[in-house]
Amino acid sequence: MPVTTQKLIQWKQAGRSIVALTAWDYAIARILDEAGVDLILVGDSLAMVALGHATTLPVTIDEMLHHTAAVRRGTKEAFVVADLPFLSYQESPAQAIHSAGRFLKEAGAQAVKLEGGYPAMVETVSQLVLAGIPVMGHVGLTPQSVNRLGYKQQGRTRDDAQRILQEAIALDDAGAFAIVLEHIPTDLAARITEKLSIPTIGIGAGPHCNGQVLVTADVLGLSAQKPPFAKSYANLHGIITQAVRDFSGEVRQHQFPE
Ligand SMILES: Nc1nc(=O)c2c([nH]1)NC[C@@H]1CN(c3ccc(C(=O)N[C@@H](CCC(=O)O)C(=O)O)cc3)CN21
Ligand SMILES: CC(C)C(=O)C(=O)O
Ligand SMILES: [Mg+2]
Repeated sequence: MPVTTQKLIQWKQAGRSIVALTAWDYAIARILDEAGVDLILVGDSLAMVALGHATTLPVTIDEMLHHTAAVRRGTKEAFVVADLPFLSYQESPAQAIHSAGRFLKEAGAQAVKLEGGYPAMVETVSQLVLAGIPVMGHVGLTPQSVNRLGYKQQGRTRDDAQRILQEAIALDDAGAFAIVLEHIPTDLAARITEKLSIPTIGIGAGPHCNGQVLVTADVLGLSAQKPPFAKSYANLHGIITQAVRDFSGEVRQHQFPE
């Protein structure tokens, strides 16, 4: 049975951890879905891991739609969330509804994720939800703000921690179905997780969240650089290199094809 927002919220109450990973194409999505991942995020990190950009900022709506449609074609059971790219939703709630609508109508996404919990973004989330679009929030380190924040851990000072907690509560009240907590201290993530009615999905936020997400390229050992909080469970870079060398050797030795 396909995953729904209602199930994700129920799982928080039941203490069942949510497993989330990113995907950027059909092949990866199919593997994640068949392996039983609960939620697949078409993260704008694909700008870096699939397109070679230095940050997530350059990726466009049309590029994200193209990748989201491919991921959706590879997914049967997992819940597919599309990351709204930089400046496709920050201008106004109307812009956000227009952009998010394209992900649902043209690419088959089941929800969108957007960054930030400041008052104008909370208003945008509430309008998206009223329009029938499920929204996943994202607070703490928000990579679309790299030019203002860098990639350092957020919520280290008492004031900053208090602000992030209030943002998370406001997003919950606005009707978000889940929230990503990125690169914040473990104890702050635990406090937020305890306060919210919706599941928290952590990345670099410690073990007390209701679920965990990582960038699949990091998990598979396929990314050029990974953050300090990511963990690799395989070395695909090495496996692919060896396969390519084996093929090259056989071609040059006239061993393939036989
Ligand atoms: N492959 C990949 N994995 C990710 O998790 C990821 C991306 N790309 N791209 C978008 C963002 C960027 N992320 C990052 C990237 C770097 C650090 C990092 O290196 N942090 C260090 C140094 C911070 C600094 O520059 O001062 C740290 O110690 O916190 C953290 C998160 C997480 N996201
Ligand atoms: C890692 C997650 C939360 C993300 O926003 C992305 O991959 O773009
Ligand atoms: Mg993202």
